[in-house]
Amino acid sequence: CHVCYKMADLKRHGKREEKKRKRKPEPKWRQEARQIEATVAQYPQMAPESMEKFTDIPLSSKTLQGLRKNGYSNLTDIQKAAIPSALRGKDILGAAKTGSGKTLAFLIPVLELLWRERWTQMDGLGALIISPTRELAYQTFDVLYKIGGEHDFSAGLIIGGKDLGFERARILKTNIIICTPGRLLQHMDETPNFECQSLKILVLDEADRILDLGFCETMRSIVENLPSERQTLLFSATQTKSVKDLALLSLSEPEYLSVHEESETSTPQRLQQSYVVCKLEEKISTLFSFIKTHLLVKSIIFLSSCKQVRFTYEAFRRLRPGVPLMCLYGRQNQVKRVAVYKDFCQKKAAVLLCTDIAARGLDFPSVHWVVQLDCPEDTNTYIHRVGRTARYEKDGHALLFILPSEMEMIKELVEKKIPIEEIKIDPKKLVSIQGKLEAFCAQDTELKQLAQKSFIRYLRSVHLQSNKKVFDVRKLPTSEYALSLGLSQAPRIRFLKKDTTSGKNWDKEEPTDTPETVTLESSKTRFRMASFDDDILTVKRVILAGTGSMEEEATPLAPPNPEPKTKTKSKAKLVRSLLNKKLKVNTHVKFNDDEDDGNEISHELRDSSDDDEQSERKEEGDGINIEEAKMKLRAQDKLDRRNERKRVREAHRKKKLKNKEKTRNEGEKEERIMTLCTNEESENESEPEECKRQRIDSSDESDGDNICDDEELALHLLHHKK
Ligand SMILES: Nc1ncnc2c1ncn2[C@@H]1O[C@H](COP(=O)(O)OP(=O)(O)OP(=O)(O)O)[C@@H](O)[C@H]1O
Repeated sequence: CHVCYKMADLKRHGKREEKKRKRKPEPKWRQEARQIEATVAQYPQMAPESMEKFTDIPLSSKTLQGLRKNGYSNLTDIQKAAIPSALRGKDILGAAKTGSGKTLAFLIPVLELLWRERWTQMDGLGALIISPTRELAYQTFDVLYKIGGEHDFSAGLIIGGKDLGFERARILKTNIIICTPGRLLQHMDETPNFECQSLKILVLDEADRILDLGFCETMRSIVENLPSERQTLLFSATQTKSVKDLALLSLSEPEYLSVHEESETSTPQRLQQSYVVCKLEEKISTLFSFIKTHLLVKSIIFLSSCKQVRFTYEAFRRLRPGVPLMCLYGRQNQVKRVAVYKDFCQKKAAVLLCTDIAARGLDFPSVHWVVQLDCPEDTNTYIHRVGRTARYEKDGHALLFILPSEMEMIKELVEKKIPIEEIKIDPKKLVSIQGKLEAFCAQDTELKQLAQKSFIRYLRSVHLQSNKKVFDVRKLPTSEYALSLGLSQAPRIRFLKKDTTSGKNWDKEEPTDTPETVTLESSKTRFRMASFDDDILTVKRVILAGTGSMEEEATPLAPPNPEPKTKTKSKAKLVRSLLNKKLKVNTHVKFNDDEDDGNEISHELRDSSDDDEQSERKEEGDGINIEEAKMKLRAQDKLDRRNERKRVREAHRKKKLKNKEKTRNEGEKEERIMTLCTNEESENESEPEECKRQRIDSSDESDGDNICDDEELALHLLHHKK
């Protein structure tokens, strides 16, 4: 029948269609849509307790492939806790110890979210990851590049120090931006068409740092440009819970995931931590001794300021410790910063001197030692610094140098569940580098200036610390510290003089700290001189303060008749004295890095005599000759004293001449008054007022004293008129 015919027709048609389908593969987009659907359907069943591997989490095959390729298979605690919640779209405050894998804990949800949304280049910015430092942003970008390689998203690194135009051209096509706050805001302000309204997820790595005072205002402006409908993830080893900090992010019912809160310690289990009580003036030599005895390992040394890092690096470089030395600090130029970062990553044994820019997040492989030469500002900074070692199931050691006046910090560390033990340094292994630093400073003006700046910046950093229980700049032995850096005199510390909050004069309180009274004998430490050519420290001779065994060491370095400290020199006076010394003024001192040099110190200028240059060149070739450098230093002192005497004599002579001239002028003035008085009537009539004024004015040109004379004269005349 007609109906049966139709049914048979339909059947035939259906079979034909099925055959066709079997022959033609399903389009990619449809496969992906089915995969997304199936993956998302598993989200409600995720149970962190039963998860051990990445494959236990419903993730895209692209992400799993990226993880497998890079050797990631087992989940860490924070990954177990954070990834499922983040996949479900929750806002998260994630806290876990340093080196415990927080980076993957936020990168995986970022990739998965954009994958779920089937994000393409045309969709613009989908994810924003903010890091406090360029190095950390760079590192995160590197990890994203590795594990996200199978996805088709575009990612961009937006950090300072690069051409803004270069970034501008790419930023508009970028799906995932990894950036530092300042640079991002700059693009938000200056890049036309930079649009963030499509953003789906915001991540703050080292969130407590990004939300603290330093970045707070920048973050506020950034967040104003972001859509309020978004997911937000915050991670740090020292997470903030402060409602005030978090308010600006307007989180929606955030989950606080602190996986190590119950742990006995707040630092990694396999980290051995110790501290050594060390006098300020012994720090630099002790550090050098430490480096000399750890030549085959990788160490990171933290100092308070860029200037200290630069000085220590330059000084140690000249001492050739026998291990590659590197330095990393904020004011270094960007190319150099990246080069140092990469170089240190690759080295098996090296020493990296750095500021706190390297304290957070950086994952240098196989760091054996973290040394904190300067006390961290707080326990959180301590935790991040030591976290550069003992990362992800590795061992590590941390050593904190602490001044006797900073012992309160140890108490605070213990309260924060940080297991730390005191150790003593074997005095036999200590070597003094003070003599060598003095010699370097004597022959190298740039190094001397660096030492001065380093000295000032250290004191300033202590002065600015808010924890006054730990940091008290007044307790520091400044003169001894200056000597230990190779300086014969402690530079002037203006910011302390200006500090009137206490109402006390610090200089008066600490008379022993004035440079005039300091000699090398003031250092009571029994340091040893050692040959640095040997791998193991070999004691050659002992300097005992005050024994006279090395007389030249004990010679006072300060000039015998220094000017009183309170006497300030005017600029003109300074220039005059420089000219007297026949020094080259306005010498341009050039450093490698693009750093501001501050104004605290008047530049001491190099005597550019040929002899000096020759001997310097000779020393460069043969290594440093301490005796010769000291002789040079003494000769320079002598010359300075002679010039000073000459200057004083000259000043006396000028003063005498001036006095003589004054008495002569007074005589002349009397005469002039007499003349004016007698001609008073006639002059008043014949000469207009203007001319009279002119005559008085014209005398102004002669010199300053005459102004007074003329005033006197005018008064006299008025008096006479009456
Ligand atoms: N699941 C994992 N399996 C193996 N290695 C991992 C895993 N997760 C992370 N790692 C490795 O552990 C190291 C530390 O990871 P990461 O840098 O993410 O730590 P972090 O918690 O962010 O540390 P910090 O608090 O210092 O920033 C890295 O070298 C990383 O490759």
